[in-house]
Amino acid sequence: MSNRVWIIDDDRSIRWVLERALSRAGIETKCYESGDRALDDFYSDSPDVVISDIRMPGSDGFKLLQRFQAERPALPIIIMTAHSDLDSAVAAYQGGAFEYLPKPFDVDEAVAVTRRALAHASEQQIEPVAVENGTNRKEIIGEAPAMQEVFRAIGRLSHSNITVLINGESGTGKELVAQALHNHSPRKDKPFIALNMAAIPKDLMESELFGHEKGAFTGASASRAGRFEQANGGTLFLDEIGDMPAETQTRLLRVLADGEFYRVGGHTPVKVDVRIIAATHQDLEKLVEEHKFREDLFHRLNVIRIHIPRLADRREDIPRLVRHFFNAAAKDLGVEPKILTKEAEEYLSSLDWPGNVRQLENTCRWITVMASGREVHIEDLPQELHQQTANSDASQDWQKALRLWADQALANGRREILSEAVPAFERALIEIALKHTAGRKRDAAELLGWGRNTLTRKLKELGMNGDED
Ligand SMILES: Nc1ncnc2c1ncn2[C@@H]1O[C@H](COP(=O)(O)OP(=O)(O)OP(=O)(O)O)[C@@H](O)[C@H]1O
Repeated sequence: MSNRVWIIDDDRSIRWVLERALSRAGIETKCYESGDRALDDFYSDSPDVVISDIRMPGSDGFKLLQRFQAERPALPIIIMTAHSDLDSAVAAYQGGAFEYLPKPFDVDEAVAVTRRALAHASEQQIEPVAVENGTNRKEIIGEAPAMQEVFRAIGRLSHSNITVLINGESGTGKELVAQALHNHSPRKDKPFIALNMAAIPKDLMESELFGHEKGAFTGASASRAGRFEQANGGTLFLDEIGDMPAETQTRLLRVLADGEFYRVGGHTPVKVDVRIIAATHQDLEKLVEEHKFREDLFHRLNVIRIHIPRLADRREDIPRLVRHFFNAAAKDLGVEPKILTKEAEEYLSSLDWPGNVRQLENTCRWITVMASGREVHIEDLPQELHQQTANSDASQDWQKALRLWADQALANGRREILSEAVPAFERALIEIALKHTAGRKRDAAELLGWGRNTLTRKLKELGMNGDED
């Protein structure tokens, strides 16, 4: 049974934490503070699994990965990195890493991953080695664990041409992820064609997808290649696939099975080699149950599923996204990028963002155009965000509203705001408690957690004296 793990990191505390956790789990460890030391030992000693940092003086993690892989292709190597970006994840997997572990990591997770790697070493399976590549692309921001899962999936799929189904609410970044899957795939130098099913009129959909011959229908004055042909050799991204009409679903299924189709009005089959990435914000399983989506097509698309979380489920990414969008908007508009005050940042991070990343991006553009100073305060934010606070779940949002009120009051020069807020707060609670007890003070006091006398005194202080019980 494989049980020997090498830990390579120039950071002593990481070595210490891992060594302790793995030893406790009954795993034998050996620590190295540099890649060069580990390389020296590699020929005389032999680990079953290697855990290595990327950035180290001397031989870095990628170099080690390469050297170890060349000597022992089946050796599982876990790459740790403080750079939780998509490129590090993809590079790790493309270098043949067994697993990618962004720092800071959860110790239990690190132990679990190491165990998996040891089990894998025992089975002696061989991981393929591949070359690094670089392509122009839009940056995807995501340090939140749920986004790191997405990066891992993109990295693991970077050797493959497999069909992928992306799930996620509108504006979460499904198209961006589809594009990243393409950019990191063997098809990266071929076209990426995106098509939104919800945006195309039903009667034009077949000709849009499969093209048409001249005279196929009124208005078809010349023959035209469809998106499938344009995407030949590359990737076709079908967004909002749940909106595809039934007849088109049937045709799509046939194309996926046969690899060929006819243009609308055409008689010669057209052969294509296209990778499909589909996306939807809908529950496709439910659509299948309701017979609105073909089950066989669903199974064809649902080979690998990637879920993109709502922005509200990765709030920790909001400050970085905002900086990213401020910089982009500033560049577009030729102005200096805005900066959020701490309060404004906290406020933006606390909102629900029903329109997800797209809504945040639009908000950042709006702020760049509309806010007067370089520093952005809560009161510089667009009115509809405050509206959102007022409309959303009251049980969670009264504190946000209170913060906003306090911030604005102070910004407007008001002082001693507690003397205004506390009586208003107490009055609201007392009124509601009295409503719940149909005006009975004894019971209302109990609901509030006060003695009856305290309530009577408060009612007097607040000028709320009503009838006695
Ligand atoms: N993680 C991210 N980092 C940086 N930009 C992002 C990120 N996610 C989304 N964006 C940006 O937000 C906008 C919306 O993303 P995208 O169009 O990919 O969403 P979508 O889920 O496909 O939306 P829809 O379902 O409405 O078509 C785009 O401008 C995209 O570049």
